[in-house]
Amino acid sequence: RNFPPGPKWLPVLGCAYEVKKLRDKNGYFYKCIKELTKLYSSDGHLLGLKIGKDRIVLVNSLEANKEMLYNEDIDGRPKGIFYQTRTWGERKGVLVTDGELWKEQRRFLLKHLKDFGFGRKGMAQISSNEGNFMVRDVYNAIGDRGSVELYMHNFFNTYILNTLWSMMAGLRYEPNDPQMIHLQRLLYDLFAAIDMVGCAFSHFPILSVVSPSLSGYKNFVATHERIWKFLRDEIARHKKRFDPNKEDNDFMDAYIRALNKHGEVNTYSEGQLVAMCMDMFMAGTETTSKSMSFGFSYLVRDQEVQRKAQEEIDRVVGKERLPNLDDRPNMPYNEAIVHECVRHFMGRTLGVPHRALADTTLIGYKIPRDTMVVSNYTNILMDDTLYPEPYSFKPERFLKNGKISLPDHYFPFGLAKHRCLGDVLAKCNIFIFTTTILQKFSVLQAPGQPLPCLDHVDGATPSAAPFKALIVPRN
Ligand code: HEM
Repeated sequence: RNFPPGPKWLPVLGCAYEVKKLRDKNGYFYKCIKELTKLYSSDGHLLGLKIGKDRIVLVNSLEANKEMLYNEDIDGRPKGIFYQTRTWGERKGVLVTDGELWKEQRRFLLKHLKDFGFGRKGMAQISSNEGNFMVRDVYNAIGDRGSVELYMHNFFNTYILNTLWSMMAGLRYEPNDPQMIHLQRLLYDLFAAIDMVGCAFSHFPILSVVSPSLSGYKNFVATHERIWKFLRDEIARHKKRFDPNKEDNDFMDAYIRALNKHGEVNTYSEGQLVAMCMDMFMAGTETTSKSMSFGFSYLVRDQEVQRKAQEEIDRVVGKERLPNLDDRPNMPYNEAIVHECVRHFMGRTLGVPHRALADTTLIGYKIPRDTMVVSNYTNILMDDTLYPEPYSFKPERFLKNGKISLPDHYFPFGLAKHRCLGDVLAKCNIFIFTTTILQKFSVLQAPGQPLPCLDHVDGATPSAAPFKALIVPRN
C-alpha cells in the first residue's frame, strides 16, 4: 500500500510485459518511463515498477531526487545475480557495493589515487600528455593529405582510459593496441545490451539457467571473464616485480603493499583489488568518452559553437602551446562546453541504482526495504523548464555575465555519499581533449556523410550514434 504508482503487477512477471511493450514501441527506455509516468502517476514524482523479482522505483522530479539522494536509508546498492556475477558471485568493488566494505575501500582508493596525481596537478599533466599523443596521432593520420575522416564517437576512448590507467596501473596504451580495441568493443556491446536497472536474466534469474544465451547471461559472463583476466594478469605482473623498498608507482602497487603488510584482513583482498580496477575501468572510461561522443556530434552539427570555442582558445592560449588545466578559469565558454557534454550524456540515462536499506518514505510514498531506487536523470537534465530547448547544444546556458554559473539543479555526478568519485578527472579530460583538438583542427561534416544523427544508442550508458567527421588542420 502507498507504493509509488505504476502499472498493475501480474504474478511472476510483475509489469514486465507492459514495460517491454512500451519500450519496443518507443525505442528508448527513457521514453517508456516517460509514457508510463504520464499514464499512472498524477504528480509525476515517482514511478513504481515490478519487473520479475525486482521492485524498482524511478525517481523523476528534481524535488524527489534531492530527497532520495540525501536519504541515508536509500544509500544501499542493489544485490542479486546481475551485480554479483560482475564479481564472481561476491559483493566486491566500489561501484555497486555499500556498508563497511564500500566505505573502507572507497576511502583507500581515493587516498591512494591522490598519491599518483588524482585530483591534483599530476592528473592535469597526465591529461595534457595524452592530449599531446592525440594531436600526434591525428597529424599522423592526416599525413600529407591535408585532412582525414575519422570516427569520432569512439575517438577519445583510449586516451581517456590512459589517464586513469596510468594512475591505477602505471600504463598507457596506443589507440591501435589490439587488446584494448577488443576490450573496448566488448564493453561497448555490453553497455548497449543492458539497462541501469538490469536486464532479462537479472529480473528473471531462472533464465540464466534455462536460456543463458538468449537472456544475455552467457555474454555477460564471457565479457567479464575477459576483463577479469586482463586485470588479474596485470596484477600478477605488478606482484612479480613488487619491491617493498622501492616507492609505489601506481595504485596497484599501493594495494599490493597493503596486502603484503596486513594480509587479506577486513575488507581487503586481491579479489577486491580486481573488482575495484574493473569498476574504475567501466565507470571511468565509458562515461567520459560517451559524453565526448555527444559533444562532438553537436560540434559537427553546430559550427557556430565550434567557432566560438576556437575564438576563445586562440585568444587565451594562442597557437604556440597546447591548452592546459590552468587555462580553464580564463576559458568559461570551453568550460561550459564540458558541462553541456556531460548534460547531454547523463540526460539520456539513469543514475547508478540505489537500494533501500530499510523501510522508508520518499515524497510521502512508501519505499519498502530492498526496493531498487533509481534517479531518472533524463527528467532533470532534459526538462525544458530547467533547460530550454534541452536537446540543443547551448554552452551559454551555463554562463552568466561571461562567467560559469551552475544552477542547483545541475548535478549529473549525483549528490551526497555516493556522489561520483571521478568527476574531477572526467571534467579535466573533457576540457583538455576538446580544447586541444579544437585548437589544432576543425571538425567538420564528412563529405558524402549525413550530419551526426541525434538518435543515440540506448543502454546502461548511452552513446552518440557512430559518425565520421572530417578533420582539417587549422593552420
Ligand atoms: C562524464 C563522466 C561521468 C559521469 C556523468 C558520472 C556520473 C556518475 C553518477 C551519476 C554516479 C552515481 C551517483 C549515485 O549513485 O548517486 C557515479 C558514481 C561513480 N562514478 Fe562516476 N561519472 C563519470 C565519470 C567517472 C570517472 C572518470 C570515474 C573514475 C575515475 C567514475 C567513478 C565512479 C564511481 C567509482 C562511482 C560509484 C561511487 C560510489 O558509489 O561511491 N565516474 N558517477
